Amino acid sequence: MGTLILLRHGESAWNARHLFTGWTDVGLTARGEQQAMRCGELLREAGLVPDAVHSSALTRATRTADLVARSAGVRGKRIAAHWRLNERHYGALQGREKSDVLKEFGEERFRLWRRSYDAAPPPVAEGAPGDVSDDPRYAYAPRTLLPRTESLADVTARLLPYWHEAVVPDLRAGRTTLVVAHSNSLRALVAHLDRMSRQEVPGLNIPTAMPLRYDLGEDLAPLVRGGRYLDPPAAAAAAAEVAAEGFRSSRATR
Ligand SMILES: O=C(O)[C@H](O)COP(=O)(O)O
Repeated sequence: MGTLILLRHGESAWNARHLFTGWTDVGLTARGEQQAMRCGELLREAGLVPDAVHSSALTRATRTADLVARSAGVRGKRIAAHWRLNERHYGALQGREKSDVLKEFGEERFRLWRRSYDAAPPPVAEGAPGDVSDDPRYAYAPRTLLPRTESLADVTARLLPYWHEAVVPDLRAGRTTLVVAHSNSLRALVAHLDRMSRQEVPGLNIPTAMPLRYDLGEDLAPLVRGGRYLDPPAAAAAAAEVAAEGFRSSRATR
């Protein structure tokens, strides 16, 4: 089995402003680009230069994948980009500041929408900004599957076919396989790999730009539950910051 590396993209323009992003296609900040380059160096130093690279279809992930591949020294490999690895569609929350949503709807609802397994935020209306069903970038996806909001359970259901059909074959072929995705598409994958209970899922936070290594058995069960971050103290600090989003206003901190 090849080694699996999971990576959330570098800081995006909307991460920096603490806005719910979802399928909104924003770019990386200069800091996010540097973080991506540093991830490539970390992978090279750890002897984990990817043989295969999979990314979501969103620019912040494809750009991260490209920068990581270049700085790790990956040569001539195509980056496979697919909508099934996209961030959770955050419905009507997309574009709103996290602390404003917390204030308006209260802590219980905010936590449910953000971190529970089953709850989905209110959907965007048909034809409203955020409805991607007529977006030519997703013309290859079945129209009925394109979401207007999603729970983590919904993300899991649309992500797993890609995992089994595209990523697992690379791992079974012995390839070091990098998957560049998002806070919630990676939460869905980690929760699946680690066979997390519903009670464990809300406590799972994935920091930006911290490579997470998984070595899997033939049955695809992790040899170490939770995987191993290449830089564990930095990853723990960054995950705590992600968990606190919304509870600290971006205007106060930046
Ligand atoms: O889409 C977003 O808003 C962020 O990428 C991730 O959000 P979350 O960590 O608040 O779920």
